[in-house]
Amino acid sequence: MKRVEDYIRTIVDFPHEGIMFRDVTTLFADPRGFRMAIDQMLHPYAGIDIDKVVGLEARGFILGGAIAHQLSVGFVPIRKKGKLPGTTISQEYKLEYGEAIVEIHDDAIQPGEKVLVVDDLLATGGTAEAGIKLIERLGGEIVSTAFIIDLPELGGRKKLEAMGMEVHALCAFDGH
Ligand SMILES: O=P(O)(O)OC[C@H]1O[C@H](OP(=O)(O)OP(=O)(O)O)[C@H](O)[C@@H]1O
Ligand SMILES: Nc1ncnc2[nH]cnc12
Repeated sequence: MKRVEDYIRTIVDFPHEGIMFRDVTTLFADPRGFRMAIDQMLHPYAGIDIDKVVGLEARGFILGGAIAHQLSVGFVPIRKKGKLPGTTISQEYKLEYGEAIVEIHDDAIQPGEKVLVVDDLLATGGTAEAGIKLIERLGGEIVSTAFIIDLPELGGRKKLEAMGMEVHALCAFDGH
């Protein structure tokens, strides 16, 4: 039987030379693959109290929406700067080269709400760390973080665990 990682396509040298891009669109496009990924991501949270799912732009929206639907809870997007229409708070984070900013609506999470953070891939952990900071600044309590792919050599899991976060990933790939 195919595993989740078998549905993920690798594109060499995208978007830069030396990067092995782990492309989840092939997983999302396959009905068995997509269902398997959502079911496995949900598995650790049976019986766990979660009020909201937060998805990180862009692929975290696809996973987060499906997971929120299954949990019958609300979905909240964290977006790149300038995309959200209401009043936002912002958080800077480091990219491989340079910096970026992510934002959340300031009324999207209520103090004390229990939040599950979802994205497709954990690399350096910079994006997830910025998202976690935004949620915590609104008073949200992060229950766990869920990814399809971990790239352990880039240190994201260690970074999030050092912040006290629980990290779940369905598979891991070597290299960048
Ligand atoms: O752990 P990090 O080093 O922060 O990298 C992981 C992030 O990088 C990718 O998104 P990307 O920034 O390419 O944005 P996109 O999903 O909008 O294309 C991925 O979907 C994660 O969100
Ligand atoms: N190797 C990789 N594949 C897909 N998305 C990424 N984001 C950061 N590194 C990545």
